[in-house]
Amino acid sequence: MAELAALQVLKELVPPELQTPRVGIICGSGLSGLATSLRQIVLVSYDKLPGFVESTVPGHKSILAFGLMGSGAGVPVVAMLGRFHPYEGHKLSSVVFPVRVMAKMGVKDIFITNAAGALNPALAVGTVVVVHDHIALPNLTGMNPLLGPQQDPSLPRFLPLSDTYSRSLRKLVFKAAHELSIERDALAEGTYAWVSGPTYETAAEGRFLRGIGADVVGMSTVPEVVAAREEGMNVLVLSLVTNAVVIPEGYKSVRDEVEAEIAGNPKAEVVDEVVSHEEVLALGKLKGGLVKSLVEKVLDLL
Ligand SMILES: O=P(O)(O)O[C@H]1O[C@H](CO)[C@@H](O)[C@H]1O
Ligand SMILES: Nc1nc2[nH]cnc2c(=O)[nH]1
Repeated sequence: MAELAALQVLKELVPPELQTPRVGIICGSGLSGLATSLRQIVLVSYDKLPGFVESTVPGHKSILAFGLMGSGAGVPVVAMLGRFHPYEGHKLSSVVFPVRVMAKMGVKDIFITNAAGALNPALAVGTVVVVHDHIALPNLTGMNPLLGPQQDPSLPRFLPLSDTYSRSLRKLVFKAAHELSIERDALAEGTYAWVSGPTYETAAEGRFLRGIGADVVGMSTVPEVVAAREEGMNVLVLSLVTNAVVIPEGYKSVRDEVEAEIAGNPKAEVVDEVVSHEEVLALGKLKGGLVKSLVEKVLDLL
């Protein structure tokens, strides 16, 4: 099993008391600050770990962090300070490899975070969405992380995904928000759409994804979720809304525009906002603290 070689290295580099983390954390774009409150922190670079590839996206570090998080004695956790995306050219098996290593280390609960665009107009930028379901067009159309021969025959061949997102962990997030007196609108529930990226959505694609029931959209997370469920972990996903996916109500006809100009009634040009990864990272920096406080409080409540 490929994970065993990585585990062997981790046994040499991580002190025994941190070698069996209870919780795994994956930090989304610009969210690696989540791990700044780890105590007794031990950092392991991905290039030391067989099977790990490199996080090449700005806002992601190729580092695995071990330590204690939460108040009191703290909970032993392992955190990926950067993830792998298929659009970087990584195979899906590489994208989910760290999740499988976490499972072999004994991780029971995995907290997966991401930066996402809002499709639901009710979700303001800065909102944290507790994901309760997903729509994964790639999964349904031949880009499923579980395609291929089974690496481990003890795992199920046909994995049900109908109750993927742990209800009890989701409830803990809302309890945590209550204890932290976080205002109601700062936290929402929703469905995450996974797209391959790296292009952001056109307006028509945004309308399509909204139309089929998605609240937020991003280019990650679902492969990790699927692997984590296959490995039997409890899954929590928090999406930080970093931008709105611009979905104009209707197409603004250029014919109408030209005809109005010819008639001498030019209309003010409407310029739609254009999303950028810089904006995504800036929002992560601004609001990452909210995700971090929620994660810390949930750890206390586990
Ligand atoms: O999902 P994470 O890794 O948080 O990153 C999100 O932000 C990047 C786009 O700005 C994409 O990688 C998208 O998936
Ligand atoms: N696909 C997608 N991913 C994102 N990640 C952060 N924002 C976005 C977005 O608007 N679309």
